This record gives sequence, C-alpha cells and structure tokens, in this order.
Amino acid sequence: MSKPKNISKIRNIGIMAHIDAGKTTVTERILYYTGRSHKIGEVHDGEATMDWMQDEQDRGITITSAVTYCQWKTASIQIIDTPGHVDFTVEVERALRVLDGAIGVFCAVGGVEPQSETVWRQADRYKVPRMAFINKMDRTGADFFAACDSIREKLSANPVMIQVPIGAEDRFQGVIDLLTMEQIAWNDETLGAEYTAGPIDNAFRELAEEYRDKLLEAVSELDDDIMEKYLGEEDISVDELRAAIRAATIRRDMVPVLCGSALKNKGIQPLLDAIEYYLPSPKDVPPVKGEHPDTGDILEFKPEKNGPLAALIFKVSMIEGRKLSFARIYSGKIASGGDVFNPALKRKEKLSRILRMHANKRERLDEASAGDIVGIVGLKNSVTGDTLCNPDHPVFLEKMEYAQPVISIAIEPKTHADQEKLDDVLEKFMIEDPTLKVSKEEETGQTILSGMGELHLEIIISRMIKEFNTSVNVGKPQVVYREIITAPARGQAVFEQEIQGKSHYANVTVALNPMVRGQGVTFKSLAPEEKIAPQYIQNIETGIRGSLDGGFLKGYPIVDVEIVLVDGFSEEGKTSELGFGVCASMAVKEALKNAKMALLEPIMDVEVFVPDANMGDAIADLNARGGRVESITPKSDIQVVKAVVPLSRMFGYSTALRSATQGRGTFTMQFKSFDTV
Ligand SMILES: Nc1nc2c(ncn2[C@@H]2O[C@H](COP(=O)(O)OP(=O)(O)OP(=O)(O)O)[C@@H](O)[C@H]2O)c(=O)[nH]1
Repeated sequence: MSKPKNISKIRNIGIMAHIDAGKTTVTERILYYTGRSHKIGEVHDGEATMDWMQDEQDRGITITSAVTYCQWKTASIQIIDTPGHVDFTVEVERALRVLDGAIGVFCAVGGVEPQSETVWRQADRYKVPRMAFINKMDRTGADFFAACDSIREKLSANPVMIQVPIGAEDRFQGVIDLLTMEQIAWNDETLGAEYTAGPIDNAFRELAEEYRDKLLEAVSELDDDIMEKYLGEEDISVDELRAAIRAATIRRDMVPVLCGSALKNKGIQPLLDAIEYYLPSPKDVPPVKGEHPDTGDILEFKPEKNGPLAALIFKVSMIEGRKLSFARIYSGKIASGGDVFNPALKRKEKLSRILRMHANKRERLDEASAGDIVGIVGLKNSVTGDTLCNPDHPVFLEKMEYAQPVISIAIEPKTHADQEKLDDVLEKFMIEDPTLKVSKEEETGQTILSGMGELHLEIIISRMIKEFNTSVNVGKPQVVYREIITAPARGQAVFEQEIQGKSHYANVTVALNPMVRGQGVTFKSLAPEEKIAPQYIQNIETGIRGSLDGGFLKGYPIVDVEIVLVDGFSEEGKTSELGFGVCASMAVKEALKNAKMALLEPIMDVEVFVPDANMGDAIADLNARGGRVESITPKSDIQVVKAVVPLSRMFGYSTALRSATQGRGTFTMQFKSFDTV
C-alpha cells in the first residue's frame, strides 16, 4: 500500500559520473543505509543490487538506467542510476529528462574526468540543479580541494564546499559539516550505519573556521540577507544558511560540494540529508510544457495530484518477455487497472499494474501520482518518448531526440533455429533502445545492426547469447556513412501505369541543392497549384524522403540537401497520390544519377590520456590514423591529448594504446560530426 505523499518531499535525482568514479558503490550504500537492502552488494563481487542485468554483473558496469526508490527521514528519494560510458549517452539523456536534480560523483584522485564533463554539459542543457560528491577520499593521491578546483575550472560551475574532509588517503577519518560546525565520524564495525556528530578536534579547528568563512562569503554573494548578516557579523542560523544554499542550488548559481568514501562507508548519510536540504522537489522546478496535439497550443502542467494527467514514458524494458514501461508522472494520477490516453496512438491503453521499482525487485502500487517515477505493466503499443494523458486533456510532452548511429556490424544466425529467434529478439531490443537500428542487406541477406559505438553493439550481441540463447556470427564493425550531393542537380520522371484497372499518370521535376553540414533534409514546393493540387504535396514529400533514406552511392542515407519540387502535372482522370508519390522518387533517382556525390564519415572527438614518456608515440599514432591533434595539456604526471579522428581509423585503438603505454594510457571518444571522406 502506498502512503499519501507530500510532493514537496519527493526528490527525483540522478547520480552521474565518469566511469569508475563510484556511482554504483554510492548508490549501494544509499540503499543500505535507507534500509531498502539488507546487505551491501559490492561491485567487484558482481553482487551490486542496481547492476542486475547479467551483463552488467559480468562486466562490473552499469548499462541500463534503473530507477530505485528509498525513504530517508522525511524524504522520498527516487534514484535514476545512469551509466558512465559514452556509448550509452542516450540512457543519460533519458534520465536527465525526467530528473529534478542530480549528484555528480567525482573521484578525489582524478577530479573532473572527460566523461563527467560530457554528462555535466548534458545536465547543463537540461538545466538540472546539482550537488557534487567527491568520492574515494581514502585513495592514495586523494585531494578534495584539487577536485573542487577542477569542478570550477573544467565545468565552469560554482562549487561551494559545505564540508571539509578530516584527513585524506589512508588517514581519511570523516568530515566536518561547515554549517553545523560538527565533526562526523563513522563506526566501521556497523559498516558505517552508525555515526556520530560532535565537537571539532582542536587539530582541525583552524581548517574548519577557514572554510566556514569561505562558505559564508560564497553564500553572501548569492543571498542579500546572508550578506547583511555576514557583514554585520551577526549570527546566522543553520536553517537560514540551508535555505539560502537551497535557493541558490535550485537557481543553479552554486553546486554544494560534499565528500567521503563510499567504499569505506563514510559520508553517505550527510549526502542523503543534503539531497533533502538542497535538491529540488517536483514543485521547485518549472512546470513541464507540452503541445496540444490538434491546436498546437502550448500547455503547462503543474505538479498537482488532482490536475490533468501528464506522464512521459522515458524508457521501455523487456523483462522476462514482458514489456515494462518507465514513466515520470508530472501531473495527475494513474491507477492500477485504469486507462490512459496515448495521443500518438490516438487511443487508450490499459495499465494492468503499477510498480515501484527497487532495482530488480518491485512493489505493486494501487496508484501513482504527480512527482512519481514508476514502472507500468500493460502498455501494449506505447513506446519510449510517448506521452500518457487524459483523453479530455490531450498533450504531447516534448519528445526526446537521439543521436544517429555511427557504427554497424553484419550478423548472421548460426543455425536455422537461431534465424527464427533473431527477428523476435531484435524487435525486443529495438523497443528498449531507440539508438539501435536494424536493417537487411539486400544483396547478402545479412542483418545489419547499427549503434552508437563498438561497446554498444558488443553488449547487444552478448545479451542475445546470454539472455535469449541466440547465436550469431558477427562481422567486423563498419562505419556508418552518409551521402551528400556536392553540386545542384535536376531530374524529371514520368510515371504511367495501370493499377487495378485504373490508369495513373504523373510527371514530376525536382531540383536538389546541397546544404551546409548538419542541415538534414528540407523540402519545398514551387510547383503551381493548378498543376499539382496541394493535397498531393505531402505524399510527394514522403516519397522523396523515403528514397533519400535508401541512399544512392552505397545505400547510406542522403543528408544536407534541399529538395525543391519544381514542376509537375497529371492528366485528366489519371491524377492520384500514388502516382505523384512514386513519380517524385523516380525524379529524385534521375537527379541523383546526374549529381556529383560524396560520402561523409563520422568524425570523433578523441581525448587520450598518456604518461609523459609515451606522448611522442601516441601523437605519431594519432597522426598515422589521419587525426588532427588540437591540444595537449599536462595533468599531474600524464598528458591529455585532444584530437579529432575519423571513426573508421579508430577501430582497435584501445588495444593499440594499451600495448604502447604498458596499460597506462586511456582514452574516450565521442561523435563530433559527419565530414567528407
Ligand atoms: N578506494 C575506493 N574505491 C572505491 C570507492 N568507491 C568505489 N570504489 C571502487 O571503484 C570501482 C568503481 O566503482 P563503481 O561504483 O562501479 O563505479 P561506477 O561509477 O558505478 O562505474 P560504472 O557503473 O562502470 O559507470 C569499484 O571497484 C569500487 O569498489 C571509494 O570510495 N574508495
């Protein structure tokens, strides 16, 4: 049974970080201390509660973003776990879309690392208020203050320390709360479940006072009342300070910074407190906006349980053969066994069950309402990105946009039985993952999977084998190209055919003009209305777009082109949508025959971290791969080389880099743009 909740006590938060910074370990501790799990699962034992898919446990990484619920004091916290590898940025984007606030987890040794930069910028785009947790204070080389500096420098954020650590590395003992001016220590025997807050030891007093002063100064700059009291040397109460920090954090004027060691069970409870104190509830963020499906009017939905329903499906998972849809409810409520309206499908769907998710365990709810993030069983046709609403208040909440796939592999089932399963399995994967594309190679009959990177596709293949027992032969990864025209071209075609006893005739002329990179495909009609009636234009556009998707040179989508419908006509009694549609794509094919064309390939932003000694070799290797080095920045004893390199030349790079640097070099890679080969 669900208790009635106070929306202002809900915290929908994400935990985001660079791979290995310790997100999963932090989340595990949160679940342990909030009493939701009865033992601490360790990532390195393959037992973490959040990482429950077989593949995640084998690889010790987080692939899907699972939502999990916990209660801390009076706060209802819903955590969306987000993966740290770039190949899964779509998961991160999805999560950001439904979050109200986030915690950036950083490693006290590495500070801001490349992927945390990427995720941070994504969160900037979604205007998500954030706190930072500097984890791994127990590691050799841990430096809380340097990590804070790197947040300021690399993320252009305003980090404000609300704690300072007591000691570091193997002498890390606990933290000082700069608001209450107390020293917090954890009991190792109870795995940190017990902790005490008391007076600050003399040895740390000076440090605490210095940083308390810095905290007051920073908050004064953002809050006039605090400023007045600070300058007047008046007492500032803990509550006043908290309120000012809360307001500034929600305005995204500051990032409160805390620290600890998740592995050593230190620092988590104050982090939970801070989630309630400083991160927004659904009421503290702007109301979600949507568009009326018919009128296009912009509608706003406040987080009210009794308001009209507005919910977004942000993820769909196939679990044990059943479809589980994850939805964030922005306004209104849903009930188990009730109906919801999906305006994209223009029909109602039935909710057979509503589930509160605790990683891989679920609790049945009778209803869920504004602010909740729940799993729904029973939605048959709704997909990721769909809105659920009431039929009398239809709305489309803003859709999520996904990056285009850049890598493909050909797969072939090993046996006849596998062939039969394959299509089924792929269909399931595509429902879950909008960045996975599946197509058939006409000549060879092979199935082509396209995705965001090598790891993305590798995991799909390994899930096929492990979860669905489907074996496939896998080809080498190939780059997904785009085709463009490099000069204007024209084409004309005539379509004349008798279909089911009716004569069709159409004559269409089109012009294709190249556009600058990244423009996609645009369409306009200059054909006189008396020659092609307006009702046929939509069909012509659809026909043309379809033929551009199929490519011309090598079958890759044609992009960055303006299509102009120049002229056309039909004959009395032979006019039809079908005729114009087919004829338009024929005219485009004619134009492409006359056109000068080129291929575009994916170009990647690559960041390589190499020890000083291997720098020369690393740069020579990047050059040999056709890369262009853009900057080299020293960072403690390593160099960070930023370069742009064609993706086609990056296959096998991780192995090459590892062997050239005796395993010390690492790199990250992200899609930058498509450019000419
Ligand atoms: N020394 C130390 N190690 C830690 C700490 N927190 C996590 N680790 C270790 O760091 C490694 C990575 O931790 P995870 O929690 O899996 O990191 P993650 O950010 O979730 O990584 P992905 O799920 O792969 O993105 C594991 O081996 C953890 O045991 C810490 O506070 N101190």
